[in-house]
Amino acid sequence: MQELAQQLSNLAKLALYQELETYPKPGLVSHIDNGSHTDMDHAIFLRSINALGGYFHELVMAGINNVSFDKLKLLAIAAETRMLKVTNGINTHRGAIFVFGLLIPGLSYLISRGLDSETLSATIIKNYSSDLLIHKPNPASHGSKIREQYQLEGIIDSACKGFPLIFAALKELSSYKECYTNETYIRLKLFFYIMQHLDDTNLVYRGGIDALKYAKIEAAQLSKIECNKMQYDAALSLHHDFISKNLSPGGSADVFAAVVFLDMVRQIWG
Ligand SMILES: CC(C)(COP(=O)(O)OP(=O)(O)OC[C@H]1O[C@@H](n2cnc3c(N)ncnc32)[C@H](O[C@H]2O[C@H](COP(=O)(O)OP(=O)(O)OP(=O)(O)O)[C@@H](O)[C@H]2O)[C@@H]1O)[C@@H](O)C(=O)NCCC(=O)NCCS
Ligand SMILES: Nc1ncnc2[nH]cnc12
Repeated sequence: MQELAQQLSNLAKLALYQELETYPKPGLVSHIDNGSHTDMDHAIFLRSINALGGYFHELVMAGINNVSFDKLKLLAIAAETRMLKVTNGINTHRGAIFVFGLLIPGLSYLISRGLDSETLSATIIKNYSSDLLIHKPNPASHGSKIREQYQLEGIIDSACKGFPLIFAALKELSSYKECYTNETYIRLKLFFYIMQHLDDTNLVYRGGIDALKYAKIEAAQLSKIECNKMQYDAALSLHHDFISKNLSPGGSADVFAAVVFLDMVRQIWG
């Protein structure tokens, strides 16, 4: 079981790393530039990813032992504290800590019992939705304020439903892989699919509800481009546009990493 923990933890870190290295994602940090961020850079993200390895390992063991939601919450809060320590207080992966905090225990619960990992979404609903329904985030968080103001579906609501967008995006990714071979093209297409469908509170916090609408329209257009070069050029132009408007879809980045993770898991465990 320690081997499973090591494998899944490594894949989770790799997925976060692949998200970071995918370029050009609009307004986001990568190995090329800091996007719309003045307080984060590539090195901070690498430190944050490394600091999360132990958490991912703990999550696998937690799923194997089917621990309670309250215990998962304590692991996530401790991981967030470690993240904030290595980033000097910057929120690099709060969304990822939450999303992986449910996906990994759900997965290790299934894999360790020889059950079908295709039932992950249903397992998350079965194991955690009653606790998620009464889980209260910090009312002063950016996300909480935005959700209340605009009545948007948030990260907890989507977890309650078993992360439907993550599994829809995973299906999309399979179809892209059947049709296309260029890795950058496939990753950007996946990113824009997610951005088109996610109510990303980071975008609303920085640019109001119109920024979210604008981002979704742009993403829908980019996701339709069939030519590698044209897609890359349009993505680069949107990246610069987001920088000029100080926009950043941080939530989409975390969801993207989760889909990349599940895709790698699927290649190993089916
Ligand atoms: C439930 C919690 C995750 C709290 O959520 P809440 O929304 O209330 O808190 P926020 O502080 O707003 O953080 C939520 C982060 O989630 C990402 N996100 C946003 N929208 C979505 C979405 N629709 N679906 C999925 N994920 C979403 C987003 O994180 C990413 O962006 C961050 C970079 O943001 P940045 O632009 O820097 O923004 P800020 O730092 O906020 O401010 P400025 O710089 O703009 O000034 C980066 O971190 C990405 O990760 C949101 O930031 C949760 O905290 C909670 O309850 N935790 C309990 C423990 C737990 O996790 N348990 C899990 C297992 S039980
Ligand atoms: N690459 C990235 N840039 C900015 N915020 C993020 N949150 C998660 N990944 C991110």
